[in-house]
Amino acid sequence: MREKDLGADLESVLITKEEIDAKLAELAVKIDAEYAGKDLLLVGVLKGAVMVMADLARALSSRVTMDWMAVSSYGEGTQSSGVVRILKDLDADIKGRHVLIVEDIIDSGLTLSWLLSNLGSREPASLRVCTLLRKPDAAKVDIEVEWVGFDIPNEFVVGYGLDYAEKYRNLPFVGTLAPHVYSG
Ligand SMILES: O=P(O)(O)OC[C@H]1O[C@H](OP(=O)(O)OP(=O)(O)O)[C@H](O)[C@@H]1O
Ligand code: HPA
Repeated sequence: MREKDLGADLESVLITKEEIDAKLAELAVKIDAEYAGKDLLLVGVLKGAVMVMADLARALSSRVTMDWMAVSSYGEGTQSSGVVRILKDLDADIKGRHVLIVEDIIDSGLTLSWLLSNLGSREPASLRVCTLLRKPDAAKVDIEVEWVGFDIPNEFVVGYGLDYAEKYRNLPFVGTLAPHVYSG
């Protein structure tokens, strides 16, 4: 799906595909250095993190394994419900392992805060976070995040894995939607 196909739904492109690629390459160098000589388990948070996980994993030179967790707190709207549900748990036991949570976005921070406490209780050797996007002005909880791609304004964004009512995930860039999309 290209930008022109969705022209009427989009208001702006916030971060281009080229900017995302360059940022993930930069983050991959830092993550490789941090985990040199260690086995790293990447934990992708479905569904939004699919694109980040796929591109970050390929940018890394380290040998990694991947697992997935599906949680949901947004439903079909644009506000976090604050109630996190596990839709799919990890396949792997993470006790004693170096775990890096890979997220598409930290918005209120409620999902990640819950995930950190849930995964932290499983006694990993280390537990860190890499997110493509973060909205500092939307934070409802204070979370330490090691690797952040872009801090963005407090606006609802779509694309590169992020959806509105399950749509727009396959856009190759991050953008905002025109108001008429929300009002139907
Ligand atoms: O910081 P927060 O306000 O908690 O928001 C961030 C979370 O919201 C999105 O997931 P969502 O629940 O929409 O599910 P999805 O990834 O399947 O779209 C996103 O992928 C994060 O996991
Ligand atoms: O801005 C957003 N867009 C899409 N999904 C989201 N989940 C949290 N914040 C967002």
